[in-house]
Amino acid sequence: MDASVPPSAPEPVVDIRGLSSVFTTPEKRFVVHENLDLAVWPGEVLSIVGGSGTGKTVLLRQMLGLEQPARGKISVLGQPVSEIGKAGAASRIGMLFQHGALFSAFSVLENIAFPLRELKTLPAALVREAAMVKLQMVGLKPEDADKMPSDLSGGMIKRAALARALVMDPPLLLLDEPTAGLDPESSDGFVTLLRSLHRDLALTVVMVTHDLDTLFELSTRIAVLADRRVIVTGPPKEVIAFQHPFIHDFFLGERGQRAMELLREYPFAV
Ligand SMILES: Nc1ncnc2c1ncn2[C@@H]1O[C@H](COP(=O)(O)OP(=O)(O)OP(=O)(O)O)[C@@H](O)[C@H]1O
Repeated sequence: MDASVPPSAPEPVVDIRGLSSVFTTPEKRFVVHENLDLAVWPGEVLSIVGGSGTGKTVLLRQMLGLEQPARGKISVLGQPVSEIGKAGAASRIGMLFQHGALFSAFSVLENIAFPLRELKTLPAALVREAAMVKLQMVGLKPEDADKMPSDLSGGMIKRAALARALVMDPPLLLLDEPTAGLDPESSDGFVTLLRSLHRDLALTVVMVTHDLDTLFELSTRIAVLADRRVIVTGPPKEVIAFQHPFIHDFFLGERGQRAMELLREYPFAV
């Protein structure tokens, strides 16, 4: 029982029940998830951790409707993902992909505006204005608008991709390894930005990360994927205390000292 879930909990933002995911190649049939359950509650930053290949990215893609599970149900904001459709998903769910490259032939502003332009219902001036608001919201400058992706640093690319994910004001944001590939300073800046956007926009966030600093600085709850399902969910301190070989290795092995320092540093996450 996860004590961090309120007893009179509201509707979950994401509700996953009995999920099974299977990939078949000519050589083998590979079961990634089996009877997996997970609920994400409004306003939380839920981080999913798990070993390599445990299906964290697949789970995010299934929440977006980009992949269909073999069995089980996934609802987002009360509606089955299979019924939401591409346009519906874009307005409800923002996704920052791990290798979320920008379109190299488009300027920063054109990249940010892309989901709005795709709607083909809004006047160009309004689209530009909305994209400029998001560009500045992620800490880019107006003069960055006409730059091309090849002119940007890694941190600026992440910020532009985040602005694009948020351009339709989705209530739910999915982040796949948001700080991967960033130097420590850019990573700290990006985490600070994510924390303030989570608060200011009242977002619900689901994040996959291997980075302990990112994990402890942002997560209100952690879900651990192992043995093809979610073996435990809860605030960081509770999850660390759960007996499982993956948790021991991930938090209490070589990285354990750092994990304990971070727990002291970010007591709000406990
Ligand atoms: N389209 C696909 N076809 C076949 N196998 C796939 C497909 N997509 C994912 N897989 C397999 O499913 C497993 C889970 O992949 P996924 O990328 O979700 O893992 P992950 O937990 O995010 O791993 P990592 O931490 O290494 O990024 C992997 O073994 C992967 O090879």
